[in-house]
Amino acid sequence: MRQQDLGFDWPQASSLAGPAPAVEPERVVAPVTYVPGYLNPAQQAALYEEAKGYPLSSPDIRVYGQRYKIPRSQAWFGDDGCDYLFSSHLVKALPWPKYANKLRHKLMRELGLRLNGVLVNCYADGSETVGWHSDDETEIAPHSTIASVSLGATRDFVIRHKQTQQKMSFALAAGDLLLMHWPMQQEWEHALPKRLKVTEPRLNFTFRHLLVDFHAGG
Ligand SMILES: O=C(O)CCC(=O)C(=O)O
Ligand SMILES: [Fe+2]
Repeated sequence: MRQQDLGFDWPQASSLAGPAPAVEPERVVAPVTYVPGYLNPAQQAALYEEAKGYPLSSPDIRVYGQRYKIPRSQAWFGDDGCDYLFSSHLVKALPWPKYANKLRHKLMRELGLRLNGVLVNCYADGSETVGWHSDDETEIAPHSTIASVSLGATRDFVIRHKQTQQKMSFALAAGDLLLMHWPMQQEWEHALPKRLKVTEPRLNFTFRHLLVDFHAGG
């Protein structure tokens, strides 16, 4: 049967050809909330001063059988029963310092979160980093939110979707808060890349909700 026999003219293939319609790849919405300037300068100063007395250390990690010091220093504070196994070290929770605890209670009160530990990271300058990872340890309470507060130098915090590799970057400045909601750790990774022009230290506090006594008795 010829086309005309159907009673109307079919477009020819050549007239269908043209520029492909511009279809944007679907963007995934990252489950984060960015709150610039969450801490005022006086609050930042009190916490920064306090942190000068924290017992920060750089534990070893093993990569393919080799030992390396992590390229930053850290301390873990938390409630009793909130020991934390990360980078294959079981770290005992140190008692809460005054201002870190005040900030924890401010976050809990204002955001309706439950938080029982904080990992403090110190990056002495832009050569210190954290590589791609998710905060998906099994002792982190399912569906909980991680609250990250930054002090000192501004650094880029980059997130990357595990499947699509879609990336977003946040220039986290002193006093900024970034909330990572469920399922951020399941679906995305994050990193703090090197920024060699940065010469000042940065501190970051990630407040977490751990399952209490997860590592007890074992
Ligand atoms: O320093 C930061 O902003 C991120 C720290 C981090 O990812 C972590 O402690 O798990
Ligand atoms: Fe992290």
